[in-house]
Amino acid sequence: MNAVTEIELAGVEKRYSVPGGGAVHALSHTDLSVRKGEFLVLLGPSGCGKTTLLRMVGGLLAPSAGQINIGGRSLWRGTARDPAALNELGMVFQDANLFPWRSIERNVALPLELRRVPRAARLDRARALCRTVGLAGFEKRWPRELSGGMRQRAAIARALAGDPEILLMDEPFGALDAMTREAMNIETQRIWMETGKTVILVTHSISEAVFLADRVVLLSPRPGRIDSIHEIELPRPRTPETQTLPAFQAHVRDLRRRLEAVS
Ligand SMILES: Nc1ncnc2c1ncn2[C@@H]1O[C@H](COP(=O)(O)OP(=O)(O)OP(=O)(O)O)[C@@H](O)[C@H]1O
Repeated sequence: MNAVTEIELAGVEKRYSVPGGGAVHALSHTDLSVRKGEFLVLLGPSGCGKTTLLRMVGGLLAPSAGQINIGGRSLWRGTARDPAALNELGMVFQDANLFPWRSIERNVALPLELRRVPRAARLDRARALCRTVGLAGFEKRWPRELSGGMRQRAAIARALAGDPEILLMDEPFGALDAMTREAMNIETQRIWMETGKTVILVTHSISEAVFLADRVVLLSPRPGRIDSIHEIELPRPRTPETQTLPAFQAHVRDLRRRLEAVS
C-alpha cells in the first residue's frame, strides 16, 4: 500500500521585500511530500529558510509562489487560508508563550475556548492532554511554577488541544539545557508514537535530528533550498543507547560533512 501524503509542497518560494526596495530570496522553488504519521526534521545553517518554510506550512506566512496542500486541501488562496486545513495544524515555538495569569490546564484549553467548546469538556480534554505530555499533577499550577522543559510540555499539549493531524515544532528545545533537551527528545518521540501525528521539527542540532527523524531534510542557504534528504532507518523507540550505535554515528558524520559543505 502506498503511504498517504499528508503535506505536499509544490514549487513553493518565498521572497521577503526589504524596506527601501529589493527582496530577500529566503526559499527557492521547493517540492516536498511528507507522509501521514512521518517524523520529518528540517536541519540547516542559520538563514537557510527553515523557519520560513515551517511558517508557510503553518499558515502564518503566505508563500510568494507555489502550492501547499494539507490533507489534500490547498492551505493558501493568495493570502487567505483554508480554515479546514488550518484546523489540522498545531504549532510549538522555542518559547512556550504561556499566559502567566492562566493555570496550566487553562493554557492548554485555550484553543478549545476560542472554538467555544463548553468549559467542562475543554477542561477534561486539557487534563487528558496534561497526562499525555507527562504533566499529570501540574494541571492547576501557574506557568512560573514549572521548569522550562515542563513549560514546553504544556506548549505541546496546547498545540494538540484541537486534535490536529500535524504538529509543527520550531526549535522547541533550543532554549533548554542539554540534559532536559535529551529528556524532551525522548518524550517527543513517545508522544509522537502514542498519538500518530505527522511532525515537522526544525533544529540546528545534528544529533537531535538523527535521534528523532524518519527523514532529515537538509537545507542550504542563499537562497534557501533543499540540499539533500536523509532516511534514518534506526529502530524505534530510540533510547539514549541508540546514540552509541555505529549507524547513528554514521548518520551524524554524514550530516555534519554535508552541513559543513553547504554552510
Ligand atoms: N521578515 C523578514 N524580512 C526580511 N528577510 C527575512 C525575514 N525573515 C527572514 N528573513 C531572511 O530570510 C532568510 C531565511 O530566514 P529563516 O529565519 O527562515 O532562516 P532559518 O534557517 O530559520 O534561520 P535560523 O536557523 O537562524 O533561525 C534569511 O536570510 C533571513 O534573514
